Amino acid sequence: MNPELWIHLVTDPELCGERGVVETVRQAVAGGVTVVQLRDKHADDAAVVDQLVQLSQVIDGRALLVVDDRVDAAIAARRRGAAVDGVHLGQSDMPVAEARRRLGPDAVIGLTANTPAHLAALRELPEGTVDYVGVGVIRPTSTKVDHPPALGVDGFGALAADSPVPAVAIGGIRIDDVAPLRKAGAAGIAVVSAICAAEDARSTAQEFRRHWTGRVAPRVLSIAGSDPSGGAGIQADLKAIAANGGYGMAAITALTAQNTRGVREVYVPPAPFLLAQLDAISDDIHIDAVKIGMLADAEVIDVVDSWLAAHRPTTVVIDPVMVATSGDRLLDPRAESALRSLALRADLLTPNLDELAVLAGRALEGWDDALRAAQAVAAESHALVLVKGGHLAGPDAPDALVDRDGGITVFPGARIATTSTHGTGCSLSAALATVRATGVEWPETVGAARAWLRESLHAADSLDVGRGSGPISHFAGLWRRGGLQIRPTADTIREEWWDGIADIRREIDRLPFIRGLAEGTLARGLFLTYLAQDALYLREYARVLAEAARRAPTPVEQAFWADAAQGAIAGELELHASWLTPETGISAATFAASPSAVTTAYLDHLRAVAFSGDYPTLIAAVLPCFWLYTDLGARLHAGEFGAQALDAAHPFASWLATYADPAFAEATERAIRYVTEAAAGANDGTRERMRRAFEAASVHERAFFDLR
Ligand SMILES: Nc1ncnc2c1ncn2[C@@H]1O[C@H](COP(=O)(O)OP(=O)(O)O)[C@@H](O)[C@H]1O
Ligand SMILES: Cc1ncc(COP(=O)(O)O)c(N)n1
Ligand SMILES: [Mg+2]
Repeated sequence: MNPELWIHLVTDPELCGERGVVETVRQAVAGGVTVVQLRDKHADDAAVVDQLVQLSQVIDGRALLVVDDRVDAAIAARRRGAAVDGVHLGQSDMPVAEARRRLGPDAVIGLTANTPAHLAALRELPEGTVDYVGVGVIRPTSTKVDHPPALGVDGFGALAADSPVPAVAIGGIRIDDVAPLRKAGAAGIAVVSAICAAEDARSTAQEFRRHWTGRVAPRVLSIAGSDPSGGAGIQADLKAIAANGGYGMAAITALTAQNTRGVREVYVPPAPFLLAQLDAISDDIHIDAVKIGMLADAEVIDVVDSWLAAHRPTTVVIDPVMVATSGDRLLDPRAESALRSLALRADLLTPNLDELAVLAGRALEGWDDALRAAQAVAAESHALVLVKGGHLAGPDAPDALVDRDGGITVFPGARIATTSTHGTGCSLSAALATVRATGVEWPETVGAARAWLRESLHAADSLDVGRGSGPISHFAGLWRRGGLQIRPTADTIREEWWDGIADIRREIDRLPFIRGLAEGTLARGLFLTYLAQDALYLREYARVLAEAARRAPTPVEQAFWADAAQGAIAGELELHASWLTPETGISAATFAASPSAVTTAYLDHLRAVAFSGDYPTLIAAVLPCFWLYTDLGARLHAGEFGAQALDAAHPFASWLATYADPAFAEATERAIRYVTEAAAGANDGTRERMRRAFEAASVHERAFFDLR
């Protein structure tokens, strides 16, 4: 049965509520939904296309994406690069044959078919026109007005038996209907409200999937070495298995004394003791999948080989660990040929490039050559080979699945900027064994395990474990989705917020005003317009800072904001004094301008948080004016914009100098510290409000600089 059709989420913008469709889909896909059908009866095509583009990114190949009714939107979204797999059509939508013609032979096309007549009509169509039918409703439901009479599980079964294509049950399905529907011949189930309206879409999706597969968690055994620092070996495997929904077990082949910097010693317990561990497990427990990692020497390999001969689980993944990331050997070189013969027992081998070279018995010249070598290894071992590109130089970290017949599926991926890659191979292979054991095809298994690994790599540095190559954050996804709140520190908040406005900062750098300022080519009139608005801004900004001083919780902070307020108003006076001189020829009228719409909008934002918000949000809102100017000042000063910006001959030198002033940089550091410390101590709601106020003020800063 095609697992791709198992669990459909049909979206409903109203039921998704405040969380929104995109976030609901993100959670549901993480929980194991296999098809996402975007259904929005009211949005126009342009909005549907936008949503498809967003959903495609969020799904990232982990589930099929289809759209209800809108064939044209599907095509338009594909043109914008979205991976839209197909459409779901009702009886009165575009005829399926026409949709097939427009979308091509590979598209997934579903059709609602609720009566024997609908199914009979299907037989008149050329084969391959419709991939599945949606049959329902199962129970009365409110998400489809005027739905046909409820079929119940038995009624569904009768129709499904009559269908020439797989039948997916839809309409009012409850969790307890799932297993009976599967028994009644359903190829999958589709739910709307049960997931959209659920508080936790992820665990609800997971629950539906569990009832569908009839499994609570696959039982996965790791046969591998121990890494006491917890990032690789069985410790990594157990975390990876758990993070991917499996029950983990571990038989230890070897003990290493290692940390994030390297392996110090290896102790291999007597081989018969490994056999005792393995027998103890298989005598009692049904094992769904096994992952094999470090095997140390030929004797260990022999034990595993003979145990597998008698107790081979359905899924066997072998990670041919030979050399650790740190360069330390984990397999006796004399055991390499024994490992090659053990490979015959594998469903999947997961060598890194060095290990592939050993398995292939030759040196590799680049990625394409590695794929050819993998084809040879796959042909010889009758196993699939996942070639891992983690050790490639350059900006990409792809993996490629090579099958016995030489077929290659490449999984592209940008390299994640981190040195915390200790145990990535161990973790990936354990995740692969686990996902596969939930009944998923290999290519989808690789997609899902990689998506999990990448999320764990993205969060790796935040674990802050060790001084070498750190471990990945195996439960990053779970933690992020609220299973457990890890309180961010002031430092991580600083990083996150600054990264969060990276796009805004890049846009500011590219503004003609900034470029002209840096190069000294800015039209004088424009600069004066800017100064006039800046003066107006500073006067109000000073009042907002004074309000921060009034509300500050400690005298030190109070003095800081009061100083800043004083600085801002002094700056305003200074602008007048230094530019309203006979030499500049600027008249007082220039500074008598009224605030522009942009200035007013920015000040409104600041006043809104200052006079109706809380203190933490207020100081978050005033921060961009410190931080963005200090950053710009420093980079102009360092010549990053390619100009001698602070050269005395530069027409705006004296003005620019104020922003490269060390005292200003110091004030900015303190402001950042007060804000991020307040954020670290705040509850989630306040912290989020702070972040939004910070981001909004940054957007206003950009608009402020956008003078042409
Ligand atoms: N910096 C990175 N960014 C993204 N993926 C990575 C990175 N480093 C490793 N990977 C991924 O981690 C997995 C392990 O790969 P690799 O490092 O080649 O193997 P090993 O850990 O066994 O030496 C692969 O899926 C690889 O693509
Ligand atoms: C016990 C043990 N097993 C395997 C590895 C390899 O780790 P990686 O996944 O980084 O290749 C390791 N460092 N320690
Ligand atoms: Mg490895």
